[in-house]
Order: sequence, then structure tokens, then C-alpha cells
Amino acid sequence: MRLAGSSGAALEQLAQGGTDLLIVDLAGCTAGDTAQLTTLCMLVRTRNGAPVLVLCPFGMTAWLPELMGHGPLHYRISPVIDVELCQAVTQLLRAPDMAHGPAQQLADKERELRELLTLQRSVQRAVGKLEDVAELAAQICTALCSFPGVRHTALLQMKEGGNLRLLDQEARNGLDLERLLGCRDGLLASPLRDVFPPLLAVSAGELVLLDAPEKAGDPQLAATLHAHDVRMVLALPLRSEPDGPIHGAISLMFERQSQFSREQFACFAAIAQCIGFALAMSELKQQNDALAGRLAQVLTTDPLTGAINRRAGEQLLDTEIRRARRYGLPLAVIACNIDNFRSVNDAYGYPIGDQALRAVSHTIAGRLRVSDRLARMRGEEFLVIATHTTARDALRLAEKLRATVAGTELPGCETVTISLGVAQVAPNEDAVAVMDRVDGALRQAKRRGRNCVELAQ
Ligand SMILES: Nc1nc2c(ncn2[C@@H]2O[C@H](COP(=O)(O)OP(=O)(O)OP(=O)(O)O)[C@@H](O)[C@H]2O)c(=O)[nH]1
Repeated sequence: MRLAGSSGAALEQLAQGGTDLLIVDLAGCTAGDTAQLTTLCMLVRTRNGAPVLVLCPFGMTAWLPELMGHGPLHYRISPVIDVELCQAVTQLLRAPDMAHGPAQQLADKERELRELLTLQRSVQRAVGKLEDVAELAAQICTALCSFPGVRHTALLQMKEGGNLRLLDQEARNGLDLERLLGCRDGLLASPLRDVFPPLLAVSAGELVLLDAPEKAGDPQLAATLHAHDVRMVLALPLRSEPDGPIHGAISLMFERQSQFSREQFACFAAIAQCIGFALAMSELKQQNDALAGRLAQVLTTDPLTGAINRRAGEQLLDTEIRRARRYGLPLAVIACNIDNFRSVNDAYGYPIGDQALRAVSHTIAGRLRVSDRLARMRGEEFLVIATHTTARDALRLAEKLRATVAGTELPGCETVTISLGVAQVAPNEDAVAVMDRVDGALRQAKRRGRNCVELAQ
């Protein structure tokens, strides 16, 4: 046995020939050191198919598929137990071609790969009809859990501050990740951040493979996983594009240890990218929905008073008229106008006038039912759309609004009064016609001396 302290020294020794088995220990390597990885790839390439055994710390698993791209290799996740190492070395020295196991095992691998491709397709299908992220997470977890040997799957989404939210999990072994990791407000705030594969996958931004729970170095975690028949955990960070931001992680817990081939690693990576894309899309959709909601609010709200604006008021009146007609329900409108408002502006200035307008609007809105709506139609004129309301009830409501406004103290100026016109929408009457009538009633109230209510003809 010959030891080489660096990849360069190993290359020199290999050049001398006569090496039956090359064992590469990645323990001293630094994740993210691409120069180091490149030299190691060269080492694997120079073997030309001759046996290579890579001992890989579980946090460095992402290097395995990279190295596999340069020649066949076998791996064990380190820290490797002595017996495990002896077995692997003996097997590779005796029958390198059989080190993956007898023909039956190779057939199993082929079947697993086919199943993995089927799994990839079902994940793609779920992602293709993405509507609701919770539904998607459930479908993905179920699909992943159908892979042979998988006992538990979970989908975690990245939230603000690098926190993870458990979107869904599927367990065939009774394991509850929420309980294992401790969830606060649906977020994982786990002390296992440095040892538990899905959390590690997100913080390291790399694939993590733990082929024996005890190798993570947390005896309590290992005991819990063993108690739930977990022998191996694979976790992948979710990105929608290589080197893009991480949107979350998937975790797969297996009931038995096995070695993945380069193709299997590639399949898992493709599945992760597909899910990452779906999460990115769902985040975009949420942002778009929030923006659309805000835009709709801006387009329909009067910024000074918070009441709906004229356009939204007219639309709402149209809708309510159709609804009332369809269900044979009464509908009333009340037009309110502040009396002599010009004198408030003239005496106190527009800023105080604005405050008075806001206060009157809030006073009126505060006296309405939740089913009624207040619209600011122009300047100091408002419209109340009162559903399920007859002319009689609307008159009563209008009188209440008049009295309340007249008794409301305003900030910075004297109390104001309002004049009101009331109309019940007649059968077959449209919005324009009823607005015409209620405006006529309001004008009549002004003519009668203001601070009063007038019923439309
Ligand atoms: N401060 C403020 N004033 C407004 C706003 N919109 C309209 N006005 C004012 O409201 C006043 C309306 O005046 P007029 O139409 O003569 O009505 P009025 O003085 O209330 O008299 P009557 O309605 O006949 O009782 C004008 O001075 C407008 O400038 C606003 O958003 N803020």
C-alpha cells in the first residue's frame, strides 16, 4: 500500500504503474474548491476504468456525480466503519467488475433507474399542472415515496431569513419531520441544521447523501432515524436553474443502504430542478397575485377617503342592480353631499378641508352594514349602495347618517352637515336612471335648505 499526500503525488505514483486499487479520501477537501475537484477528476480519468474507491464525507456528496463523469468508481460515505472499508477493498481487489454486486443487483439497478425515470415523469406531470403549491407538494411527496425503498419524503420551501417551511411530507414509517425538527409558525428552526441532510443541503447548496444515520454525528438523530427503519437519507437543494437561488429542498429516506450510479444522481438532480422550477413559478404566481390585488385596490379606491372610487361605485351599482333583479330583492341608493363645503376650504384651507372630507367619509362608512358600500363619486359627494334595503329603510338610514355627521366634531374646523337624496331601484330601472333620480332628490334637499333627507320620485 502506498500513501500520497496530494492529488499531484498520487498522479506521479499512478504513472509508475502497478496500482490495483486507487482509494481517494475526500476528507481533507474543501467543498467549492473547483481546482481540487479538477485534479481529482484527472486522477479518476488516468485510471482508465481500473478500480477506484472514493471515501466521501456526507456533506461532500455533490462531488461524486462529478467524479463519476470521468470514469467508473465506487464510493463509501465517510466516516467509513473499518469492516465496511475492509469489505469494499477486498471485493474490489478480488472481482472489480462484480463490486456492484452480482448480476441480479445490476438488474435491480437497471429497474431502479427505469423507476426513477417514471418518477421523473410523474413529478413533471404534477409540475405541469401547477395550480396550488400545497396540492403540488402533496403530489410530489407521494410520487417520491413510491420509489422503491423510500420510507419517507418531504418537500421544504425556503422562506425569509433562510428558514425552511415544511410544505408536505409523506411517511410510510410513521416519522413526523415536524416533531423531529421542531416547527415554529410552520418554520423549521432546528438545532439539527448542521447535521440533518435536507437542512444541510440548503445551507451548503449541494446534494447531501447520508448512507448511515450515525455518520451525521448526532446519536439522538441517528437513534430516531433507526427506530423508523431509516438507513440512508438523500437530500437535494431545489434550484430552478444551475447556480440560481435555492427555493427549498427535498428529502428522501430509504430503508436500505445502496450505491447510486451517475445516471441515478443525474435523475435525482433533474427531479430536483423540476421541483425547484415549480416552486419558483409558484412564488412568482404568489407575487403576481399580490401585485394584481394591490393594483386592483389602487384602481378602485379613492386615496383620500379609502372609499371605493366613482368607477368602482358605478360598476358595483350595475352588479347589485342585476343581482337584486335576479333574486327579486330591494336595493336602495343614497346620495350624500357636504353642505357649503366651499366655505370650509375657504375658511380653513384645503388640508383641513381634506381632513374634514376624510372624517365625514369614515363617519358615514362606520354607520353602514358590511353588505353596504360607500363610494366617493366626486368632490364632496358620496353614494351609499344599500343592498336588501327598501326606500323606507333607506330613508331611516339616511336620517341616521345625517344626524351622525351633524353631531360629529371635525379636526381643525367646525362641524359640517350633509344633504341626502334617497331612491329605491325600481323594477327594470338601470344605474343611469336611478342615479338621475337620486341626484334630483339630493338637489331638492339642497333647495329645501340643506341638512335634510329627500326621497326621490
Ligand atoms: N379639501 C377638498 N375640497 C374639495 C375636494 N373636492 C372638492 N372639494 C371642494 O368642495 C367644494 C364644493 O363646492 P360646491 O360645489 O360649491 O358645493 P358646496 O360649497 O358644498 O355647497 P352645496 O353643495 O351647495 O351645499 C369646492 O370648494 C371644492 O373645491 C377635495 O378633495 N378636498
